[in-house]
Amino acid sequence: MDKIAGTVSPSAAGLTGSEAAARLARFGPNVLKPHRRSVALQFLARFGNPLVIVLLVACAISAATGDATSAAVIAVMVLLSVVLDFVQEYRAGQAAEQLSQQVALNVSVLRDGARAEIPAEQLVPGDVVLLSAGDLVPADAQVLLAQDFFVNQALLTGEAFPVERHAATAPVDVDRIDTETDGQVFMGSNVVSGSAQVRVLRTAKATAIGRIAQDLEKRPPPTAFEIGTRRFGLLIMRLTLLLVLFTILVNAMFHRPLLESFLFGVALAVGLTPELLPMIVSVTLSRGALRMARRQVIVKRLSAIQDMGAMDVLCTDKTGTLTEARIRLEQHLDPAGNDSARVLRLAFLNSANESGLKSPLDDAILAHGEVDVSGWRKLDEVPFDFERRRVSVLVEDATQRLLIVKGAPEDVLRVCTQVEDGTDADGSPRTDALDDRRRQACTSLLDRLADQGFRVLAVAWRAEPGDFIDATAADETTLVLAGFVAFLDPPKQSAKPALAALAASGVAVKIVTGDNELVARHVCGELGLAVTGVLTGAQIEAMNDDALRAGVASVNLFARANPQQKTRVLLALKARGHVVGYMGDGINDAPSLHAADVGISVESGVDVAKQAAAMILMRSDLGVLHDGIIEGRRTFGNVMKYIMMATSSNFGNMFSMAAATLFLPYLPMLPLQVLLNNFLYDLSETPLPLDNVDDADLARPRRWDMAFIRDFMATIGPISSLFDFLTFYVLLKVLEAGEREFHTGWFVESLATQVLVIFIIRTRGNPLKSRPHPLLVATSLGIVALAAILPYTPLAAMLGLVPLPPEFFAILGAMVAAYLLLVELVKRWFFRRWERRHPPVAT
Ligand SMILES: Nc1ncnc2c1ncn2[C@@H]1O[C@H](COP(=O)(O)OP(=O)(O)OP(=O)(O)O)[C@@H](O)[C@H]1O
Ligand SMILES: [Mg+2]
Repeated sequence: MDKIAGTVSPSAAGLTGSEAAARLARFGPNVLKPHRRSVALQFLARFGNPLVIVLLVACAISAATGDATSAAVIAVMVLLSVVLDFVQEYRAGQAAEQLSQQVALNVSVLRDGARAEIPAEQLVPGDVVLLSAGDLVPADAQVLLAQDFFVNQALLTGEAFPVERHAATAPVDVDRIDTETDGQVFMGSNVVSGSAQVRVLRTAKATAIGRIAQDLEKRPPPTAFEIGTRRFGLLIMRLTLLLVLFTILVNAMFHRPLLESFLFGVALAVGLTPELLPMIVSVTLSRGALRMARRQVIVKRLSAIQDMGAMDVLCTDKTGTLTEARIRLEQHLDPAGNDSARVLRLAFLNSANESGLKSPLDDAILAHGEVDVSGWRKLDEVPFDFERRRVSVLVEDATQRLLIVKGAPEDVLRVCTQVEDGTDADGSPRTDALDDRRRQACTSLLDRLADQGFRVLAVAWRAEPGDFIDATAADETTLVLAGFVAFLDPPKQSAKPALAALAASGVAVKIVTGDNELVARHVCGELGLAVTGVLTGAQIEAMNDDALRAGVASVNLFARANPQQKTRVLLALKARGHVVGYMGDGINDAPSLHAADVGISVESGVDVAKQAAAMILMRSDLGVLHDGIIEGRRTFGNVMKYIMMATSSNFGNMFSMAAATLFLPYLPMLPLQVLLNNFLYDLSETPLPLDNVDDADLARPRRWDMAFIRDFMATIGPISSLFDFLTFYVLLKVLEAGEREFHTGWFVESLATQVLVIFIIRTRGNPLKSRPHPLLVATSLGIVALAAILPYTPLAAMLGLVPLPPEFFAILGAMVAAYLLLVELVKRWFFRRWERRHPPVAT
């Protein structure tokens, strides 16, 4: 889509580069987001984490009570894990930041007397900015020159209809903000039509929107995934609290040393907390974003990747997303269906003179070829909007002044009362009343054209008196229908296979278009998409939200939908429990892009659409959509592995630990050992974001499911505990272990089972057939080996570990093998039962 920029010739000189740099230093960058903290501060902020604080308190208490070893070990562990976590997350953040820079908003400004494209972030007060239809207003500014310049200020005023803004006539008071006054435009609005030259008054936080909102990019409602992680966190927190209170109570009852019991409780809490979760999430997401960038998909909002994996319905508009948007004008017909050069000339006059965002239809008319419009002059226009679906221009030549209206046939015919019927000898049109018979004839002509796949616009006009100068939408009445222009808009090469791939992956595609039903049906036919039901904008309008929610399920084609209706369809689908994506490129798609779980736009889309979208396709190949979905499911899969580990094996271990305090005469493990155990376990899991995900897990939409996590926890967790108790028995009765042997034995066993079970849990299928990432294998085996040799190293004394008899290792090996086997068997049973009870729903 071309923007007509520069229609307003530069008059004001812009700033010089050096002046702009000086002002940038003084006013700061033009962003609403609070500026990122320095690296050092970001690092220090980690120590504000409650878990870290608890550990530091434990460290301080140990030190104060003379237990220097414990204090030192805790301190080292805290530091190591904070550093590890920080480095990974920081790198992930940097990578994501760099990617989103690629789609940062650019603006045209005058600098050093010439036109330049600069990032909107670098705008400073005093800059002269050139605006045209489709642009976002990048800062608060005074209008210097304007030509049919209409802006939508809905974000600021809630007013949905565009308002016209003229050049300011009086000097503007920089400190007074009034969005109602003419002569000014405000950050966060967008240009609907026309063009203007404006001078920046205020940037960043000083703007009207900056004062009311901390963040212009309205924080989208939390995604299903975010809600899921939050609920998961709460579940774990409750369990932790219960378990810790229980152990402290038991220890108090048995009159055990208070300090040690407290430290033990702390260690348990630390062991239970899935502290790696934020790191695992951000690293998987940023890796996903990088992989998608390689396929030319830029992710602006990282969490959208997960939504993409969970998405089961994709709504999309038609032109430019499913079709090439390289539209050709094929026919220009009078109302009787005969070829007419006059219709083409009128359409051309309208397209050439309208200053809104050029639609591909206008481009096609202008590209059609030689039309002589010399001698015509534009006087005014009524810009296009998606409610009227018409655009009018007021033009004149030496003999006449005409309001030429072009738009969707239904919407133009409605305001016509007459129809052209041939021409007189002098070439002027004869007109006749548009009676029922003639209307009927027009409708059947239109149906015939639509059936053949033609998109059609109607062209009409009205003669105006010589003093008529100010046209408004109210003047679009009693028009004379001149005829129709018909276009072909072939579907994208990549669209058909892409839609098939989406369907095969469990994503239903629905078309939500502003275009006519018959034309949309034709495109569906060409794309191999069977239409299962249709709703038109008028029908949607007549339904309340409940009716719409019931109605959208079987419908996959929504025609003649305006922007609000598009959004209502989307919200109705969301209300049915679907995770809904929306793909579109126009101003009319922006609200839906914002309301969707994943908004997807394309490089060629308008700024407003790109701003509202969470993801941008840099290449017009729809195949990458499917890649993105798979990427989303992969990140989800790896995060889920961590969660399943945390809730089953890890939780089982901590549970046995608490239970053991009931019958052991001493603590089951020293607090220090519990902490070390947990730290080593965490280390073994750090490569999880790299892990491969089974194809079976990539085949369906994946979404957060608390019931699944709870059931999985309740099934696998107890097996871990069962084996822990078996270990206790073997240690105490078979090996007749003392306190230190018991600690050591259990330290090694619990770490081995807890770490190695990842190879079972990471796949729903046979672990031998699903290949883990080599690094995950290395860390897991390495950590288990380390745990086994720790008791023989010089560190052993410090950690309270003692060498174990060789029989222990024989028994340990057998127990670990039996444990893994049992978990595998129970896992298979669990998934068989789960899938029987929760069959994948058809979309
Ligand atoms: N420049 C224009 N001049 C006249 N009429 C227009 C123009 N642009 C759009 N229309 C009319 O408005 C209707 C809706 O616009 P548009 O096709 O852009 O909506 P959409 O929802 O984005 O549809 P699509 O799925 O085709 O992208 C068009 O079908 C056409 O009839
Ligand atoms: Mg469109």
